Amino acid sequence: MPPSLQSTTVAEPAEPIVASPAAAVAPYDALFLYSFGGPDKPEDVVPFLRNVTAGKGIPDARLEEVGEHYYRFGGKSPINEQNLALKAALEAELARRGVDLPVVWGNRNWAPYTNDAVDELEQLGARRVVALVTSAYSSYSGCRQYREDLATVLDGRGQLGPDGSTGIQFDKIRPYFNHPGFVRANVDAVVDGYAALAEAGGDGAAARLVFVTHSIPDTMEAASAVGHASYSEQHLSVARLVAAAVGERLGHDVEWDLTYCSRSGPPSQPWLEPDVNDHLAALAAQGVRDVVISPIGFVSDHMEVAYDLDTEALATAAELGVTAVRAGTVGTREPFVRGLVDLVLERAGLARGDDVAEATVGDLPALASVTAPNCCLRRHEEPSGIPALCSEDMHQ
Ligand SMILES: CC1=C(CCC(=O)O)c2cc3nc(cc4[nH]c(cc5[nH]c(cc1n2)c(C)c5CCC(=O)O)c(CCC(=O)O)c4C)C(CCC(=O)O)=C3C
Ligand SMILES: [Fe+2]
Repeated sequence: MPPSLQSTTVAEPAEPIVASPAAAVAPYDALFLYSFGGPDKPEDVVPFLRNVTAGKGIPDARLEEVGEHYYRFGGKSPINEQNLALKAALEAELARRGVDLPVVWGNRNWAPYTNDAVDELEQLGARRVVALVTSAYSSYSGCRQYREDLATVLDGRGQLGPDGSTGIQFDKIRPYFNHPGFVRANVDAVVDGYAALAEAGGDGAAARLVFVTHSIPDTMEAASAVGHASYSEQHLSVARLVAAAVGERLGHDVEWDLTYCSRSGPPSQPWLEPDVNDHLAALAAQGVRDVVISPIGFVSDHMEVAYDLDTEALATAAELGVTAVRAGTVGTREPFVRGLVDLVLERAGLARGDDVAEATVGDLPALASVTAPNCCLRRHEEPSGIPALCSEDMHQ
């Protein structure tokens, strides 16, 4: 892949002026921080993996292997604490802007579950809720699966009407990979990564910037491209922008590649490639000696980052004699958190029918927050039969 020649700068996200805090988030009564979940202790690991993989055909050998990743870290994923930190950061940013909006956290695969979050939202008396999913890019795993889970949970509570109406109405914030706050926070994290590389004795000017995201099956990639750029194209757009902005900050060209981690299906099933470890070997064979790894596909340093990158990919680099550092994820970096609150206000404006400018950076438009009916299926043209909220064919 050629080095990016794009010279677009990624500006500091603009600070919106909140004239009337209450009006700024109307019609919403609460913000639902909706995540993946992870085990808190060793006894949680197997039941968590069962929740994640129910009916997905992941080989037992892969499950045992992934279980080992968690046991190596004491049976505890860092993801839950990271979501609590993000929740606190969102609350602080909302408060700083004078916006009164409670934040409720829930997960698809572990406690507090989606159902627990809906209980809490009911206790708050919430009637209309804006959901923020902790995936920046759209695909089945990062978008539709959350919307299906929410519909299924509401159905299980007898709160999903035949016309798609729900007890509490949920709207979703659009996939935010191309929001200025997310991109800016990644640029900052990568610039810090280059500083860490220099401290480790690496040569930043010669270093390759290796972006990483979660691999998905080719079939899921194809299905992610209904009416908009695909999952991998979304990443390429962000990678190009981040590399160009980092190059400007560092004052030299930055060569980069997009790679993938954490594939899990049977070997016969094609998934997005190259795998980050294979790519490090290919780079070493070309004579690359220094690498900065940037996990642009993930929003926090959860287990896929802690194991697949910090444990496995960094060991691969060491074996190859490559000096490598792993740049941070956006986590609770200020531009990211501010950007998320901007997105909450943007979604509220859209819900009110205001004329809203949807901020983006790069060559892709803002994705819709209400998706086309068959957007992001698990497989192309194979409707699951499971209703998914926040879609044009549903009530909202
Ligand atoms: C695109 C994507 C993201 C990125 C977007 C985002 O960040 O949300 C993501 C995030 C995550 N994936 C996670 C964990 C797992 N994902 C699995 C399995 C799978 N992920 C897939 C895709 C994605 N996953 C897919 C296509 C599968 C195959 C099964 C299926 O078709 O659904 C499995 C099963 C075992 C295995 O196969 O590895 C586990 C344990 C955790 C929690 C980490 C922690 O505990 O800290 C997080 C945040
Ligand atoms: Fe995953």
